[in-house]
Amino acid sequence: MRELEKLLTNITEKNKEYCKEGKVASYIPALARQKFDMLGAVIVDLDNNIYSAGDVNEKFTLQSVSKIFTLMIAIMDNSVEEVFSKVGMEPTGDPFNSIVKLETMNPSKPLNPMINAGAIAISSMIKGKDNEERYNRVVDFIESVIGEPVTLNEAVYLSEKATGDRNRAAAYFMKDVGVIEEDVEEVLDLYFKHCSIEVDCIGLAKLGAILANQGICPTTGERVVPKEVTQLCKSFMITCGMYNSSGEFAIKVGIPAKSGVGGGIMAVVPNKYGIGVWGPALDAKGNSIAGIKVLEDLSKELDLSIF
Ligand SMILES: NC(=O)CC[C@H](N)C(=O)O
Repeated sequence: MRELEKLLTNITEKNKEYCKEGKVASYIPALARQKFDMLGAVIVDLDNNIYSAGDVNEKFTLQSVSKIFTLMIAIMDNSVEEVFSKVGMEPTGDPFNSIVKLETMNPSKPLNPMINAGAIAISSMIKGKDNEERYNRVVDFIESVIGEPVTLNEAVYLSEKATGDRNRAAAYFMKDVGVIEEDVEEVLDLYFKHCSIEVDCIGLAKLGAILANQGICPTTGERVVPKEVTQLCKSFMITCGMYNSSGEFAIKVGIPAKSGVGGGIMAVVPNKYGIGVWGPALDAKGNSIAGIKVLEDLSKELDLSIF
């Protein structure tokens, strides 16, 4: 077995026991049906070599990892200036779904595009003649990198749409203060949908690899996003990608990463690797409990911290 795959397998097997210490997300009822004791990890290097370990063929919803791709698209559709006239660039120290700082910010805007409120505002800036076209643009972007079709997890999408009242509250507030200019329910629908796109660990690692490769897709050799946009995304991943665990994660792992409550973490080692990890059992802050352990060990073993 190749050395890197052997290491990844050992690390994944060793950390699987941490799944027991976490819980699958249940505030989106359909996510509560996931099995908790699953763990997969994939590394893709810039020559498109794939190293896999554990449950790598299982599909899971992107959830908040999708916030990176919608941010990229919104910036490419508008401009950095326009996007950040509506959304801030600072970490919050609050949970991902918190709305507490929305009203107190002056001017009133969500603190960053990685928290739910910020990502909903970002969704409102994706261009398209209707929601179907906007959603398809997000899907096309992801498929062009992964190289195969992705599907919507309809049950998760409908479940969040039916229960996502805190996100709804944030969105209506943002409409009132002019951060969102579009129809609120349409914007939320797009947000719930892009959170419910399904990938596996291999797809997640390939998506990370475009960030590691400064915007060029290692599979096709094509530039999919400008270098500056990937730099901006990686900065957000380090400062806010793991929500109110971002500081600890930066210290212990030191790799830009974005988590989602589906259990996925997309990590990026600049100029080296895209990494996709999935373990649906989450810690109290909504990050994959065993997934973090895998990244911590990988970073130590391979000296991957960017700092
Ligand atoms: N942290 C997450 O993955 C949150 C995404 C989820 N769709 C929500 O809005 O709550």
